[in-house]
Amino acid sequence: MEDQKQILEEVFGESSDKEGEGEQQSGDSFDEEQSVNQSEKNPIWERIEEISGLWLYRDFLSLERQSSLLSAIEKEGWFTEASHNQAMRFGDLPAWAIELSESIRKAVWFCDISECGDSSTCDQDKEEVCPLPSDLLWREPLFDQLIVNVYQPGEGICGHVDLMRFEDGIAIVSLESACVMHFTRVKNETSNIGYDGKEDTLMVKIPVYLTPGSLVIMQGEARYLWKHEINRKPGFQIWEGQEICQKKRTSITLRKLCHAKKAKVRERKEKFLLLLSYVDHQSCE
Ligand SMILES: O=C(O)CCC(=O)C(=O)O
Ligand SMILES: [Fe+2]
Repeated sequence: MEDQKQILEEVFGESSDKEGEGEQQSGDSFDEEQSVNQSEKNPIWERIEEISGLWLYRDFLSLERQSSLLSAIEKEGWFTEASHNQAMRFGDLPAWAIELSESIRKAVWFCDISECGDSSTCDQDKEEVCPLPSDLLWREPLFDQLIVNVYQPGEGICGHVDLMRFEDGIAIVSLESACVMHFTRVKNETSNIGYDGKEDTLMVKIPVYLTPGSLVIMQGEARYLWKHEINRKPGFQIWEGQEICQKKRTSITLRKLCHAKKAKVRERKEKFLLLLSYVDHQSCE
């Protein structure tokens, strides 16, 4: 445990247990104090049992952190026109997104400790044990592609598996309106059965309730063998028997480009690639 504490301090700096030493953090930037949600030291991750590799951390972001993120996004000026509802960025991410990535890394790392207790006996690379295996958790950068989606009430995203040009280990942070994301198994290309060999599981929709400030990690089966979708048409956003009252929803998706594609992108674009486009959310059928 001592070793782990030392590694933690090397990676993330000294723990902020030393409250009351008179050090005041100031300014409207993402300072350390602000970024440390109380639960960050003891994150409560939920493993979605039906889907291997799907993890949810409901209280990932404090209310303050959620509003700071929304202001940072607003300051980017990506959504000044009503017709803009999606922004993508590749390569070097804005400071707030890098900070968010590091918070994700930290939350996963703390999960390792709380789940395992003793790192010498714990197989951290099992999908059932922690949200990201160590090869993904310690890659650099953790993420180099960002999408911010803004959905008006009634808008969602059709069922899809994220493109193969992205590595395993995808994070989604939810802001503003809560919603239900549904997961369905990917169909095997040659037959009408799911990858688990069962036909009936194709029909099964697993609902996951995404509250503002929550973090989802998709890894392994959840990333490759399940489609995810958000249908915000009337009648689809039901949680615990109640229709969710919809407001505007913002989400931040963080991914890492696969190496070859990354090189290609770098070739084509010298530094940043910022795409601003209007996406017809949920016009898939
Ligand atoms: O908005 C979301 O929560 C999901 C976004 C998503 O699935 C994507 O950008 O690929
Ligand atoms: Fe996606």
